[in-house]
Amino acid sequence: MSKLLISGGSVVNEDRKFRADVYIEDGVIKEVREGIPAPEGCEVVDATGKLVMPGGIDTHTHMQLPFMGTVAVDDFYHGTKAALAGGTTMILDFVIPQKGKSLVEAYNTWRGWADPKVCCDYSFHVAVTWWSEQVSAEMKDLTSNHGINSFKVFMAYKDVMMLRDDEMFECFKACRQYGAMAQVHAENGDLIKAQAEKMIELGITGPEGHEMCRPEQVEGEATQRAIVIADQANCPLYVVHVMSKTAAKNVADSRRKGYVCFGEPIAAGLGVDGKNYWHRCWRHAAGYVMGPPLRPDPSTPEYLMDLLANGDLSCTGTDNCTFSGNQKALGKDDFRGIPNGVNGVEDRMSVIWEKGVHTGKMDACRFVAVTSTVAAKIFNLYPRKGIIAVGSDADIIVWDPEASRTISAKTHHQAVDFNIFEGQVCHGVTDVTISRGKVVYDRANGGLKVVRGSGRFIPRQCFSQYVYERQFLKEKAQKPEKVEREPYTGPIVEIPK
Ligand SMILES: C[C@@H](CNC(N)=O)C(=O)O
Ligand SMILES: [Zn+2]
Ligand SMILES: [Zn+2]
Ligand SMILES: [Zn+2]
Repeated sequence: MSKLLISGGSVVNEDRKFRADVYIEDGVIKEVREGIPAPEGCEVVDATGKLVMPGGIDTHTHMQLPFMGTVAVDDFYHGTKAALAGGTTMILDFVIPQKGKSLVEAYNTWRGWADPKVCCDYSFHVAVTWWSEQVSAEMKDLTSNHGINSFKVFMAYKDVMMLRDDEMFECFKACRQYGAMAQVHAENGDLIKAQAEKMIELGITGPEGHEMCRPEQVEGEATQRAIVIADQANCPLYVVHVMSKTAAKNVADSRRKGYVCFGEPIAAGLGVDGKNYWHRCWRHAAGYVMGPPLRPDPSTPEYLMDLLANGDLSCTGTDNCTFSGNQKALGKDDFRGIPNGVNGVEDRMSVIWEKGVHTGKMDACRFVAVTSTVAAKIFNLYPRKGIIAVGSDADIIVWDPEASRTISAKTHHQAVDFNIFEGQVCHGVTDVTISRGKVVYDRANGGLKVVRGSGRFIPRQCFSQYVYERQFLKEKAQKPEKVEREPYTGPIVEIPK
């Protein structure tokens, strides 16, 4: 039996911060109170003066994704050990079947990639890149038999992953039927394709063309369209990688109107802006290329952080999908060839602490909510994950709010040779990371101590209470009713034959 005691710290959950020790046996939290004595043979982590928080849950990663002619360089091993070094103890990655291919076969392929490599617990969303009765049947199989409760639809990547509005409506109705969370990549793919061609015709082949062909109104319009289509399907909606003020406003407004809608800003959009696309060094500018793009409006990161702090936006991921400089160079003559994606999985927690807590926009409890607890509730992992409580998994971080670190590709644990936060100094550093009850990272004593393949796939049930309780109440209260009236017997216009 493995025993671990975290002593002397202040436990921070989404609801309160309080002085307590945490005692763990075989990866499960057994006691949370002050003054727990260390039993015989127990490992002790000294958390005096530090914060003891639920490990981060990254809601959005793409480890070793085959994409745009190459493969994301951070695989399930490098990506998850970097996550642990940064205080994230679970990732939610994506199975992305090719258009026309089986979702279940893709799920099995991705399981084969991840299971032997992950160093922390993980789960999957599944992308719906085409539509047919077969797809609906496979969604039912995945939700009933494979622990999947979330599906992502792409409104961008025309001809590759994009669904039309009518297909998206059918998919959202299926998500509602199965009790799944519908996710959307909200950009107008038709406009992107046409406007990108226009950029190339104008001779604009650099990364600046990537943003100019899909300005934030192209993201905002698709976000609003997805919100309406999901509501018409009585389906809760989760908007992934909210990258702009326009899209964020649409999510916030829908929530204020009572829609069951969640917005996910990511570390990149919270930490940097899109001015980098105009950098004179091509390799630097290309390093920031992702979809939807980072926005050149320099007030965007703070705007998104304000909405995250106040609850208009819900939880955070990274969309970690990394390509090194030589891979990005596939698009050196045409930005449409630059593999889309950036880093974030190692730096999300520190970036959000620096920009959110250190600036006074949110307290430590809200930090725990937006980096762990809300994600656990939305994706039906709570209270197994996302809280420090008796019976919960021992995925825990000892956090030093006063320490700071300088982010750099020279020192990060990721495989990618570029870091979009290069040079940023962040308060809020992981001292110790505990995954499945074991110390897997100790900043002051040797760093990472991970075991490849030690993480487990975590299956999730559908009909998350946090999401569907309100959906059911809303449907009951707003059910369309027929008007009982006498049949019409008045005159009718004659239509000439
Ligand atoms: C394909 C995937 C990663 N790439 C990206 N976001 O730029 C996504 O669109 O989320
Ligand atoms: Zn099956
Ligand atoms: Zn996306
Ligand atoms: Zn993504």
